[in-house]
Amino acid sequence: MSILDQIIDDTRELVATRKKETPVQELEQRPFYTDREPLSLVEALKSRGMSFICEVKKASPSKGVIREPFRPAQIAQSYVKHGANAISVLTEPNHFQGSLQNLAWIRAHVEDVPLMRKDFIIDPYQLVEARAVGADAVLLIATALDARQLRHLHQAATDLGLDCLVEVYALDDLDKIDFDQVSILGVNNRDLNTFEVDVDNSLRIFEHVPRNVGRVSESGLSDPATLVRLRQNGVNGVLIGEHFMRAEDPGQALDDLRNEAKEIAMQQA
Ligand SMILES: O=P(O)(O)OC[C@@H](O)[C@@H](O)c1c[nH]c2ccccc12
Repeated sequence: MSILDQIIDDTRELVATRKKETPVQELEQRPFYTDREPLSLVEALKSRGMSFICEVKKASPSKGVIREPFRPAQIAQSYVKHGANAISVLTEPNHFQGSLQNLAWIRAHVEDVPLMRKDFIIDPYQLVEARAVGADAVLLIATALDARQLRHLHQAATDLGLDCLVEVYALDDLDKIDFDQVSILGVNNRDLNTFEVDVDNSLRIFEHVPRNVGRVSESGLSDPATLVRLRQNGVNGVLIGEHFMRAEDPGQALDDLRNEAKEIAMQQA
């Protein structure tokens, strides 16, 4: 069984348990659900230069624990201070040591930068959970869903006011996507089975994506020259976790990377 299949199986079990513990009706009464309007991830990715979606992630299946001690609110505040366009928060507990509490905690400290729930979304219940802890957007992994599920979950998210970043890995994942519906597409540079990273994978796939769709390149990014190349090829945003998580001050690392990329772009102009 592939790691993705394993995570999806675990998630299915987890969702079943959660549904029993906390019914939807209860989630719908949480203050973030009733009193807060979600921010737009789509808008956050429309800046003229490269947009940065900065990730808060303690561990991953490929790398084990990446950051210890792990202080989610402090990390997020540092990202905000240094101009992150959006923040991605891992909430998957078994393989990434994430939690919904982490997202709620970050929301309590970050008001006006969009937060994306990064998890393995397979059930509309998880979208309500996302709203209830103060998320503005969710990741939908096309590789883990069929076309019907993807369309359904995307619509349910939209109805709740949540933007979706739809993630693909391979060219044939695009067959599942209705581009009248999907406005931001992420390509994961990391093969979830072999964990190998290939940045050119995202560029190849974006060639087949309509021009009006926002493009995000995800995973394995840390080299400023690569960011410049991605931007020159029409990529609007990057999703970066590990590189920032390994830095003492993640926001400072964002600043440094952005400045190094600017410098390279200027030298080339
Ligand atoms: O830490 P990295 O290599 O910068 O990658 C971040 C992000 O792209 C990665 O965490 C990710 C991309 N898609 C996912 C789906 C599920 C879990 C995690 C991910």
